[in-house]
Amino acid sequence: MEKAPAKINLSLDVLHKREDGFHEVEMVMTTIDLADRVELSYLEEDKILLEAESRYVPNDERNLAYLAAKKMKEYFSVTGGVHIKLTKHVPVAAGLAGGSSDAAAVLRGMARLFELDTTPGELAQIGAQIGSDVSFCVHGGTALATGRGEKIEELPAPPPCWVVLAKPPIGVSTKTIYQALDIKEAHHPDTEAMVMALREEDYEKICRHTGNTLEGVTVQFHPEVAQLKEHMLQAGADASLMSGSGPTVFSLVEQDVKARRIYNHLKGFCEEVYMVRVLGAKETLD
Ligand SMILES: C[C@](O)(CO)[C@H](O)COP(=O)(O)OP(=O)(O)OC[C@H]1O[C@@H](n2ccc(N)nc2=O)[C@H](O)[C@@H]1O
Ligand SMILES: Nc1ncnc2c1ncn2[C@@H]1O[C@H](COP(=O)(O)OP(=O)(O)OP(=O)(O)O)[C@@H](O)[C@H]1O
Repeated sequence: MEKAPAKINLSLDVLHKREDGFHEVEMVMTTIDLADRVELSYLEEDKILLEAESRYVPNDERNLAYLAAKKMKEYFSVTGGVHIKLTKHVPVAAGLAGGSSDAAAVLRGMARLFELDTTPGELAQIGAQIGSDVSFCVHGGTALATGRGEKIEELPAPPPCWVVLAKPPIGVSTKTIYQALDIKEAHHPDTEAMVMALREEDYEKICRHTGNTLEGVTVQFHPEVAQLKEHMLQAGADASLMSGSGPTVFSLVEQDVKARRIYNHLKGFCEEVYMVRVLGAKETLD
């Protein structure tokens, strides 16, 4: 069984648009204890069989988990089939990289199942062909991601804390948000300060430097994102931010009692609320 944890962006800065249509980014990401389950087993027949226990995701090549298995079969000339059982817990199209993490879990799982001679670095390269967030998900832990998100530099985990997440009942298209972004007008977080804060294990400094260039864009389409953020801050969150291209908003909270209070407060007007721990360290994927 492979765990496929969700990620949050502690900071996300968009630098400029590239010639290939993607944007150059600087993101600090960390994994959280909210994960899908990915179970892999051999199939006699030479095919990929995906069983996704969720009505929100497809069972065919459109599923990033299926695509990951296809890429692995091609790249390593694997003969023999694979059965993938995917149990979704991470909300879909939420800014939490659920699909990317499933794909990464399949890359790791196939390497293990077929005893392939590979490295996390090589798997991350294969992952980059599937999506910009897949490389980070292959490594897990906490990292600075640059390029279009595929260049990964490991960072220390944040100090232990709670993460309270609220996902409004809407899906957001990452492409639409990037397309609507006005880089000059947008807010840009201080990535270097965030990296330093992690290295210094300074929780308050981490909270102070959270920021997401895409947040203002998503808020224009979905004002409820700003409302959720405001509710979290009013209820006592140490920091509150939209993750990825949204629409999920999360809080960082040190004290148990406060985290519980924010969770209960949010539950009053949002169906999907989660209270989990930040994972942040690499070994948590095993
Ligand atoms: C918003 C984030 O999730 C933050 O972690 C990522 O930047 C997006 O990662 P992702 O969902 O894996 O994105 P992809 O599937 O690679 O790309 C979806 C679309 O988002 C836009 N995109 C994505 C990443 C990037 N660095 N620049 C972009 O402009 C492109 O229009 C692309 O067609
Ligand atoms: N295994 C999967 N799990 C979730 N969504 C998937 C999966 N495979 C394909 N998809 C499709 O990908 C789209 C985005 O899914 P996902 O949940 O990864 O978004 P996200 O959390 O916004 O990711 P990111 O933060 O990387 O932008 C959805 O439209 C969904 O149908």
